[in-house]
This record gives sequence, C-alpha cells and structure tokens, in this order.
Amino acid sequence: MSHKLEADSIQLAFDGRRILSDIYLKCETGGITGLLGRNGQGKSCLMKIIYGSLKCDKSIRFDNKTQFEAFKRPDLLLYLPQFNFIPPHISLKRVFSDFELDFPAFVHQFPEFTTRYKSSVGKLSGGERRLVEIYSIVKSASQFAMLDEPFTHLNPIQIDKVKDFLSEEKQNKGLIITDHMFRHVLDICDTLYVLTNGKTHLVSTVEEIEELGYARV
Ligand SMILES: Nc1ncnc2c1ncn2[C@@H]1O[C@H](COP(=O)(O)OP(=O)(O)OP(=O)(O)O)[C@@H](O)[C@H]1O
Repeated sequence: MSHKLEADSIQLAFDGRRILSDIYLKCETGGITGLLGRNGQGKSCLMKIIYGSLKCDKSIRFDNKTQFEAFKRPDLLLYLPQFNFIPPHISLKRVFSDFELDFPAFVHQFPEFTTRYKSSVGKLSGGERRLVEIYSIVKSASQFAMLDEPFTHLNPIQIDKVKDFLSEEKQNKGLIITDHMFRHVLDICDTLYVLTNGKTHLVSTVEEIEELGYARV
C-alpha cells in the first residue's frame, strides 16, 4: 500500500518578514522528492514545519490526515537536520542498537568502518559522522524520511554509495531531499520542486531550474 505526505498552504513569517507564502509539496512512498532553492529561501524552515519542530497554523497531512507534531511519530517520519544530531559521546555500537540497524550490513557497504564499532561518533571525521547519521535515518523503519543537505561533507565515493542506497530504500519509503549539490539531487529524484520567493514550483524540465534562478544547468 502506498502512502502520501503533503505540505499544503504553509505560511511562515519572522518579525513580519514573509518566508513562506504559497507552499504545496507532495511526497509518495516509492519516490524521492527533491527540494531546491537559493540560500535563505526557507527549505530548512519548511522541513522543520513538516517535522513539527517549527510551529505553523497550517499543518501537514499523511494520507489526508492532519499531523501537527510528526516528530512524535517516528514510524511516519524521520528527519536528518542540517547539523549533526547524534551526540559525540555516543558509540557506533549504541547508534546501531538504538536505531535497530545491522552493523555488518553497514560495513559491507562501507568497509572503512570495520574497526570503528566501539568508537564514539565524535571521534569520526566530519564526513564519516554524517554518513552514520544519514544511514541511521534512511535505513530505520519509517514511512518517510527527510534529509537536509545529506551530501555536504561526503567524499565522491560516499556520495555515489549514498545515492545508491537512497534509490534502494525508496522502494520502502518516501524521501524528501534538499541539497545544493543539486546534480546529485536531480540524478535520484522522481519529483522536483524549486522554492523561490516563498512559493514552491513543481519543475518538470532542467531548464526550469535555470528559469527560476536557482542554477545554471
Ligand atoms: N528562528 C529564526 N528567526 C528569524 N529568522 C529565521 C529563523 N530561522 C530562519 N530564519 C530566516 O528564514 C529564512 C529561511 O531560512 P532557511 O534556513 O529555511 O533557509 P534555507 O533555504 O534552508 O537556506 P540554506 O540553503 O542557506 O540552508 C532565512 O532568511 C533565515 O535567516
């Protein structure tokens, strides 16, 4: 059975400055929804609203049912924020246990972690730490996962492997991704929105990305 997440008519302003005014975004299980936009357009704010950590009058819907605080429903939605969210003193062993993930399967894809099972996350490099966080969010059981800048800090080989497991994992869930390494987003997404001047634009050709002023393609 497929599932649907929708953010509809979201509005957001800070101190009278309008950030989001005309938002519609849909993600369905079995697909990857990309979200692009120049700095400060409100991509992270929109993700926080979807997650429920940033308050907004309008809500999001899962399968047409309103859900204000999705962060209370990890079975529905998991979220990779832009910043590191796993405390540095936590060991990989503990991360894999808490997220109920299989360390040997992870090491099979990323053999560089073979000897790091007992290391704390804070002792990993920035890219390694990010990789563990991405893997934890994407591989855990949930209907949807939302990733804010997953590719930043990863090396090109890791990026390719992450793209591979995102494309595999979308068989089981819906994924929403924003990243300024937009060509990687284009490679894997099934649906793409560009956020500009508070409005989401559903984009069907790469030329539209340029017309909307996001990037030269
Ligand atoms: N708590 C806050 N108080 C006031 N303004 C805020 C707050 N959080 C975000 N903003 C502003 O809202 C706007 C959108 O921020 P947001 O982080 O969502 O942008 P973004 O599209 O994710 O940008 P980037 O691509 O640079 O990460 C920015 O102008 C930012 O300064």
